[in-house]
Amino acid sequence: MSLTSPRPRFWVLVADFLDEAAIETEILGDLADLTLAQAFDETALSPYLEPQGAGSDAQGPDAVLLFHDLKRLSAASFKRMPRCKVVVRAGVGFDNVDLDAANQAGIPVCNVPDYGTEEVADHALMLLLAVARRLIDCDRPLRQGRWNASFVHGAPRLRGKTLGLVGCGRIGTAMVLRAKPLGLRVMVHDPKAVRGLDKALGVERVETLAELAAQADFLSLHCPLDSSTYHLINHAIFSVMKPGAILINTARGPVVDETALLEALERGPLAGAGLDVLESEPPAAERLTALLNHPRVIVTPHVAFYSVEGYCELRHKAAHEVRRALLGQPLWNVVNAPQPRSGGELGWERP
Ligand SMILES: NC(=O)C1=CN([C@@H]2O[C@H](COP(=O)(O)OP(=O)(O)OC[C@H]3O[C@@H](n4cnc5c(N)ncnc54)[C@H](O)[C@@H]3O)[C@@H](O)[C@H]2O)C=CC1
Ligand SMILES: O=C(O)C(=O)COP(=O)(O)O
Repeated sequence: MSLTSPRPRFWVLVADFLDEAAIETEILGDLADLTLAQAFDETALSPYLEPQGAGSDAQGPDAVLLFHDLKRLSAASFKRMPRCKVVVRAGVGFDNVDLDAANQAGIPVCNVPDYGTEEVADHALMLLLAVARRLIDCDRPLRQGRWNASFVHGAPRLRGKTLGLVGCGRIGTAMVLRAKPLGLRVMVHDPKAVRGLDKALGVERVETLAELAAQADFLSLHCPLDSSTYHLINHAIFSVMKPGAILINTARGPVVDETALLEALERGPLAGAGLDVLESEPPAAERLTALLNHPRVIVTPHVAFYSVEGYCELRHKAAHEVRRALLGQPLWNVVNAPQPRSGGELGWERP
């Protein structure tokens, strides 16, 4: 750094209900001041976009580090951060960020695509096994003192059954690797998958979701939530599924039409479901009760990604992406196409 042009301190807004930002401070503290913004929505976020500290102007933060708690980051916020160099979503799914608004504002949005791939696949497989093997059916009565082996009756043999994967990216691929040793036949539907991935993985690829749904004994979702996947699993898809099929969703709640799901559980064809994600999180009490009233529905509160190591890796990787942006270095995981903007330079002399 030039002696005549001291580097200004940056300002990073960390939007989450984190108790502390020790990891983020360790990685960014020499460059930036961090503000923790505990906000579920943009109304609550708004005061945090005001000038922070003595001498600061109304240009907003230099970077935003966003976890899952903020439900939406849209044009209203992007317009208030003209000097923002990056928005980093500390997570895989970036469906809570309005990419069009970010593009228009000329702000790159990055995610962290590779911190919890195995954890999510482990969790999806765990849900599948737990529903198929009637874990809750067997466990709940025992806690009430009822020892009765008949609760497992109806559980299917896994070997030879068909697992249908909707989406065969990182997590879908990790599912393939877990499913094959169990003797499951794996079919995938992924319109955007690399041609030949099915051959490399030794799985069958089908062109349409309906075809996959009709053949799957277990259907597991591993696609992102976007305008094309909202309610992808709906009445029409349930209507072609096999009687006794099981649905696993660790992707995003709104990929499934939950009203249709409840009907498919009550009237068939579904025998059960394992859900880590719901249309609304946290769900309304009556919706959760309706789901849990079914003996073969298991719900976990959006935790599939978590492991001690994975969560730590996530926060490190997210903070390092912010650091790269502040230093004007190439970003690793940009998920949008920001329009060029004038005056986007760093504003200080590079070392
Ligand atoms: N429950 C949890 O804790 C977590 C959930 N997730 C969710 O899992 C999703 C998948 O994660 P990754 O596998 O890492 O992402 P990825 O980007 O590696 O793979 C997603 C795959 O879905 C495919 N796809 C897109 N649209 C599709 C459609 N209409 N039908 C079928 N396939 C489609 C894509 O071509 C891609 O191959 C994320 O987008 C995120 O929403 C991710 C991490 C943790
Ligand atoms: O990384 C992801 O996409 C996840 O779903 C992890 O959970 P989150 O969205 O951060 O609550």
